[in-house]
Amino acid sequence: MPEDSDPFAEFVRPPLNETPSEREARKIREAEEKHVSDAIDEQIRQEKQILQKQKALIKILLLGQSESGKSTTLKNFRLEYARGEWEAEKASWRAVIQLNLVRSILSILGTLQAEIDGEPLLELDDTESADIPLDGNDSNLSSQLSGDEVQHLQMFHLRLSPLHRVEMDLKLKLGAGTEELTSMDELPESSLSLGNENYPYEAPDSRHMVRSRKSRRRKIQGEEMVVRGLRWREFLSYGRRPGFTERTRASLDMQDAADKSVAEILAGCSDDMKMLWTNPTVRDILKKRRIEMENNAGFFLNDIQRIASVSYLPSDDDVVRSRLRTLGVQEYRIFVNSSHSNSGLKREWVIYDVGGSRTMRRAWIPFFEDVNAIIFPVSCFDETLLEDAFVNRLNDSIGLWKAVISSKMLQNTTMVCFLNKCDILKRKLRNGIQFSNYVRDYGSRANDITPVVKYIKERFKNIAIKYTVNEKRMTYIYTTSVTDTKATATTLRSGKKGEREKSVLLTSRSESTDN
Ligand SMILES: Nc1nc2c(ncn2[C@@H]2O[C@H](COP(=O)(O)OP(=O)(O)OP(=O)(O)O)[C@@H](O)[C@H]2O)c(=O)[nH]1
Ligand SMILES: [Mg+2]
Repeated sequence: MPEDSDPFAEFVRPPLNETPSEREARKIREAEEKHVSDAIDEQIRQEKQILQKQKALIKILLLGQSESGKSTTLKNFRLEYARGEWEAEKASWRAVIQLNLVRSILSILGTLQAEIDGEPLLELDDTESADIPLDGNDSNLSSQLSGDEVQHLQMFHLRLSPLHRVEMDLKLKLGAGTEELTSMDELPESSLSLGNENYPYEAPDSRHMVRSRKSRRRKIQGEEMVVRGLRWREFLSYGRRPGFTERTRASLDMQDAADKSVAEILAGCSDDMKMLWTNPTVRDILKKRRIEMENNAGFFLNDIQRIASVSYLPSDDDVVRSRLRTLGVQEYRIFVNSSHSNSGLKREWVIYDVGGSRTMRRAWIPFFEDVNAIIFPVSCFDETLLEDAFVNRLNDSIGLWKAVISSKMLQNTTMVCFLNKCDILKRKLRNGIQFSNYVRDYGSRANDITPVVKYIKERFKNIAIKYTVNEKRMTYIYTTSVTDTKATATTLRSGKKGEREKSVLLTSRSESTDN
């Protein structure tokens, strides 16, 4: 543009009668001004870059009740997309798996003692829950063990007594955060505020308002362990970095010695543990007391020989199946290939795993902001919450799902519901546990996996349709068993691509429903 036609030209033109020294001074001044201006431009550019990066960052929040499978879902993500970190961390799960095994054995010993002592099942006075199907005969609960059998069982107690010490050592190793959770430790909350909505606390069927047989049984079995945050892993991995003080190194050496001692005691008890688990009388007692160890978190009783060996190193599958309760919120970052290009470009995903028990749910809310997707695992229709034996797990999940779906803060967030632990669901139905005893609306429909899953899916789908305000929000419902890493990898990939065929996909309220 010719200078004359520029309306600003005369305002920026140097004075016509400028002396050489004035010109020099002006140039210096202009250079300084340009320097300041460039610095401001650079700052703006950097801020823009950060903003863009934040926009490019995919935030995923794992929500749901305790034991539903959030951390296990996270493990699947890490196994698939953060293999290096996973491998580096794998060995540190050894103590967790050893503790899972030891606690299973100790819970069996506790059950045997209850039987030897002729302790009746606590639930028997709960006549209201008498319609829960049982394989055994209720009137037959008092101990009918012969003197020889009692002696034999007591021998297990004696021979496996070193495991109490191992349990203590492992808990010590896993940090001060390891603590017992008893069913009334965490007071029930009558409501949970999720942004603008209240968590509609649903009363479960009155028949199941009584402490369920299961929850009481868990009390006999012993409580699970709790590990706070990442402390134990920080200790194990970061503790070995150079620059650590001598004092820390000394304590790590002590820890190594303790690890060795734990492994040796476990190896020494290996045969007895196996004999206990395979003993027909023990199996009969567990059956009579309706304890199915296979359905418990951290089940490793079929792997005793391998896990109780001195040289044991966890496999991928062991880590996925191990149980470590989450307290607080843990953040993980993974890099995922961009699904829409073959450029090899990776996007950063940040995944938040939260503790699911009731008192921890308030800590979820700050993480709702800017979250791209929520993965919400649901599990178990016939159990009550560990922290509140009066609340049926399915009812609790339904209430939570409603609260999450209707939260105004989450209207732009993609919702992914995992109807999880389908393997356990299948086993329970096959073993004759009647779904309709826990979910009355189910009525006289067949007690088979396909109609039961269809029913649960419909319940969650209908809630999503009814309570979604933003009609553009995507909601997916998958059936999963997230301990099956192969199948879960397929689900994660299909979810990443937004494939419809493997899930129920809801895009708007207008989608038809059966109910
Ligand atoms: N059989 C089976 N077990 C599962 C499945 N999903 C999770 N589990 C087991 O259930 C237990 C609990 O799972 P977690 O992932 O720790 O549960 P969570 O939701 O993170 O629980 P909190 O941390 O207490 O909130 C673990 O021992 C898992 O191995 C599944 O699909 N099938
Ligand atoms: Mg967890």
